[in-house]
Amino acid sequence: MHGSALAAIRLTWRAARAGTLVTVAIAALSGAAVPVAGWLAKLLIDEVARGGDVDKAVALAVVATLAGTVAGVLTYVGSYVTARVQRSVSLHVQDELCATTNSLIGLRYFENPAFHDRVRLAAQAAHGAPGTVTDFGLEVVRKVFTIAGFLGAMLAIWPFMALLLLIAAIPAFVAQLMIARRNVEMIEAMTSTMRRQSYYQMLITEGDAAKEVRLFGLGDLFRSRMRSTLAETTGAELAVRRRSTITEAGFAVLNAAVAAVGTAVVVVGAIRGTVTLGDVSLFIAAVASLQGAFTSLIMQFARVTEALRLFRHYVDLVGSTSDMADGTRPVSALRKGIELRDVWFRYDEDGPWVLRGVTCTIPFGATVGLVGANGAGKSTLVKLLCRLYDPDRGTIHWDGVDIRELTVAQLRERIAAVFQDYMSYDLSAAENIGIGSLPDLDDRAKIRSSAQLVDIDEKISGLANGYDTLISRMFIDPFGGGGGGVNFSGGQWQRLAIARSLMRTDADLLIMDEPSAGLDATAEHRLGTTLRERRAGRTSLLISHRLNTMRDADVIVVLSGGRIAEQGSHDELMAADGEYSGLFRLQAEHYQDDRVVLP
Ligand SMILES: Nc1ncnc2c1ncn2[C@@H]1O[C@H](COP(=O)(O)OP(=O)(O)OP(=O)(O)O)[C@@H](O)[C@H]1O
Repeated sequence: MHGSALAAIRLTWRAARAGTLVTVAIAALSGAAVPVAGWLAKLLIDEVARGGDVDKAVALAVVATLAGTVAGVLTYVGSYVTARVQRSVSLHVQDELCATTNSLIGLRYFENPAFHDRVRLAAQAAHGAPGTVTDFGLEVVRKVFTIAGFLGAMLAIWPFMALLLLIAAIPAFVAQLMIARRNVEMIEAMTSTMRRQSYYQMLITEGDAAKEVRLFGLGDLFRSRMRSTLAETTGAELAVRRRSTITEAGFAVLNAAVAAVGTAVVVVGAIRGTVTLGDVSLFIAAVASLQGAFTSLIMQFARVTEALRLFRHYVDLVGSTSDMADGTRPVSALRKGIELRDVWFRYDEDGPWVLRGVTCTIPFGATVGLVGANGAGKSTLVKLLCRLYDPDRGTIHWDGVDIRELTVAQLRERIAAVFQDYMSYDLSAAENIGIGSLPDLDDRAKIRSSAQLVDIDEKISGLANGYDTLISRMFIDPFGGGGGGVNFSGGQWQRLAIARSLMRTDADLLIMDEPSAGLDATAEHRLGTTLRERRAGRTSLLISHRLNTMRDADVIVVLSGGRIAEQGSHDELMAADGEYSGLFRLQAEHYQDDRVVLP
């Protein structure tokens, strides 16, 4: 808890030093202004009651008004400065969360629901906690001045009242801490449900699912699920809120009873002439202010404990070690090849093995084709080569060095890949291609030449704003005169993805996972030629279910159930009459037609 509090304070300090200092100063001044106004009011009433000096009474009235005005103005200025500090903290937190997520080397965390719950809790807590802790700190500063200012008056008029107020505050303190604990438990328990609610909402409101939602009539189904998850979280929130309202109302009654006792005692004293009228006014103001100060401090303290319990998720997340250890050895250009030695892999500790002892070589300068049925483990192998996961057993070697020893960023710089589930970015055409090689993001000539290789240059050049056109209907195109951008067809998006990978002209390893799945026959043919040229002198791994694209691979590896079933050249595998030859013949059969005369 102390650690979390310090972390929250440090975070606020790092995010907004000057703002924090100004807020503390304003809090001290506005805290002091309240008792000053109370004392001035007492002096004024006593002056009037004893029929004293008019000038003095007027001066007191003016100063009391001024003190009230200053306190009022400080409240507004204080809330503006506090808002500024909170914005800075939010920015800082958002940035730090993104940096933490970016620093994860692999994909394991992204597939863990508990990680996503924690990210959500961390984001929520980190936005609130620093503000809550600083608010509490400021409230303490303010209230210390208020309490100090009024306590003297109370002790002078009826000291027992101070004890009474303290005793009345103890049960409120305990109850608020219990409410805070329950609230944290509720938030932690509801995070998963809240994420599901956001998911259903996204399915309904965002474009990706809109087609299927309409075709299959899923709108009402998702809407009712959204409503039931929302009802669940709202119900849990309201249950906690109900308890806290009942508790707070109970303590308000207790406070009123204590104040009534105190007022009665002092009023009797005034009637008997043991205290002045000014003392009565000061006493009443002191009781109200001290009760207000205690209640506010207790509530804020409870909010702080609540916020800090949740803030633990942020501290743990930001301070957590990465999912995989980065290597330290620099990566030099590939010279011999890549070797997989008895690689075993599964996604979950208790899940089925996806790769079961894969041993094979991707020789330098060769093109290796990887084929196999759905779920055979082809894409998994690609992810292991890019070190998005590490093998559970066995090793992968880059020119004889275990890739876990290599600096992962350098390793990835040497790989150009098109994943089977490539991304379609809501960015401009130029950016969609250029981000394949960030240093060349502004190199329009290089971007165009990548686009030309996959025959998409003409299409992009013909768009209203050429390469600057936004390829998205989600956002307003900054160059589009207030309208949205354009959308591409599936095959056109795939061409963009291939062009993106081709930006890495210096890559040693070219990986293409189903690069032509969405391409028309002409484009597939031309892509085959382009890739052949690009592959010359380079090492490549090609995955495709269209076996005709594999014919000119130097080696074809057939994966089956996570094991290598067979490997060899096309001719060797056809002669072996095994799984590959069976699949090849099956596909070839569908292309045979007596009317097609082969040259
Ligand atoms: N992120 C994941 N978490 C858990 N299991 C996964 C994950 N990705 C893939 N799998 C499982 O691993 C197995 C191999 O999947 P992989 O994507 O490597 O197959 P593939 O050979 O590329 O198939 P396809 O030809 O359909 O693309 C499948 O049974 C799949 O269910």
